[in-house]
Amino acid sequence: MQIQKTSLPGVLVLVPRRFGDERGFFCESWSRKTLHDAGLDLPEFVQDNHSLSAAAGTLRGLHFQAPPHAQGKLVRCGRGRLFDVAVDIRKGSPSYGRWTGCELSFENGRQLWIPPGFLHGFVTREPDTEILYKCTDYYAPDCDGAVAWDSIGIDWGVSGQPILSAKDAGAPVLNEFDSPFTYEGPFGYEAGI
Ligand SMILES: Cc1cn([C@H]2C[C@H](O)[C@@H](COP(=O)(O)OP(=O)(O)O[C@H]3O[C@H](C)C(=O)[C@H](O)[C@H]3O)O2)c(=O)[nH]c1=O
Repeated sequence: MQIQKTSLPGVLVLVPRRFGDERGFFCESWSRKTLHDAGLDLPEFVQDNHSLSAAAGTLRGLHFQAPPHAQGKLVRCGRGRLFDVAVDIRKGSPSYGRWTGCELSFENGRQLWIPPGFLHGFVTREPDTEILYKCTDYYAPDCDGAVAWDSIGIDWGVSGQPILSAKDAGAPVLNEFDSPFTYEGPFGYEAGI
């Protein structure tokens, strides 16, 4: 398992080992023990999500769930290719409003860990792209929120208007958004990475 820091403190790239042979490959996509042995103890995951986006240029985000149902997410791409983005929205954080992105694909096997207190979104770079992600809390529609994808200066790598849901097309811009999250200091797990 490779664990890499990103430009955004708390957000990590994980790359599980693939065992290739003439049939293809085998990979343990998630193992609490493997991460613990590598010095990384993430919160417990309680729900797995899976979505398919038929068209390239489909953008889902930027989403969050507010406390008491804030979600950490461990994201990977099961088919196709996407650009995954996290944004720190913890009030008082030294990196408030800053973003980081990473291309996740079936080919590269990368995963992105996005802690609670961060927005999550992605744009697909191929048709029929599937995303799978583990969440640290259950879906809580009353706590569901969004911030406009184009209000943070993210370089999504798309030309023109992406495909958006009505919810995402109508999300508030970051400057008019009152975040429900407050910075509580650095994440403990960063020290061991
Ligand atoms: C998120 C979620 C949704 N749903 C239902 C609610 C809707 O009827 C339908 C589609 O939901 P939504 O349009 O919010 O799906 P996405 O636009 O893919 O949103 C997700 O994509 C971004 C990138 C995320 O990180 C979040 O997990 C989530 O916000 O699935 C559920 O039943 N359970 C769930 O956990």
